[in-house]
Amino acid sequence: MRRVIAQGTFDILHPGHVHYLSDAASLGDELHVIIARGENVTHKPKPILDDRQRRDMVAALDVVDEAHLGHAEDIFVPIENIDPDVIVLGYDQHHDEEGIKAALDARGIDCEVTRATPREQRHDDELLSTGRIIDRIVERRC
Ligand SMILES: Cc1cc2nc3c(=O)[nH]c(=O)nc-3n(C[C@H](O)[C@H](O)[C@H](O)COP(=O)(O)O)c2cc1C
Ligand SMILES: Nc1ncnc2c1ncn2[C@@H]1O[C@H](COP(=O)(O)OP(=O)(O)OP(=O)(O)O)[C@@H](O)[C@H]1O
Repeated sequence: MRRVIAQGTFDILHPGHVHYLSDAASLGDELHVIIARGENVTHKPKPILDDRQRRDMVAALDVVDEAHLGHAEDIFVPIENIDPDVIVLGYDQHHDEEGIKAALDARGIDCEVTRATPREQRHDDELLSTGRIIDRIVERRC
């Protein structure tokens, strides 16, 4: 049984998220997704939807076996509990593969770190970014 971890904010789901999670799922037998806590999202505007709603929506996707709310202080705690064979970073995530691998080694966690592919737009006007969906809502409804 090869366990895979994917992670992210997943605020307002779109086809790019489904692509990332499907890509990650294809690398193993069981996909676990860690949902970032709103309090830890500091590199962009805070999510619109709360932690539990984002976790529940990801858990409802077919490709996902389990969705876990992230740890508030130590991102390596859920990883230790899940004990994955591979962690898949999103194609555009700011985390650096080597840095995460070194931190995992330091904690005695033996797993690969790899990166997913991007999903290209399939039709004009397809929105593959939560930020762009929010911009569109503001433009059309405010
Ligand atoms: C391997 C890994 C594990 C993570 N675990 C957690 C966690 O337990 N709790 C949390 O709040 N954020 C966690 N994060 C952080 C977020 O998932 C994510 O990096 C960031 O906050 C949002 O990224 P996004 O812009 O791609 O959605 C983790 C990140 C990585 C790379
Ligand atoms: N178009 C896409 N193709 C592949 N993966 C994607 C795509 N969009 C998002 N992802 C992945 O989904 C995960 C969660 O993404 P996140 O919640 O930051 O959504 P986002 O739409 O990129 O957000 P924002 O637009 O606010 O930056 C990340 O790993 C990201 O790389």
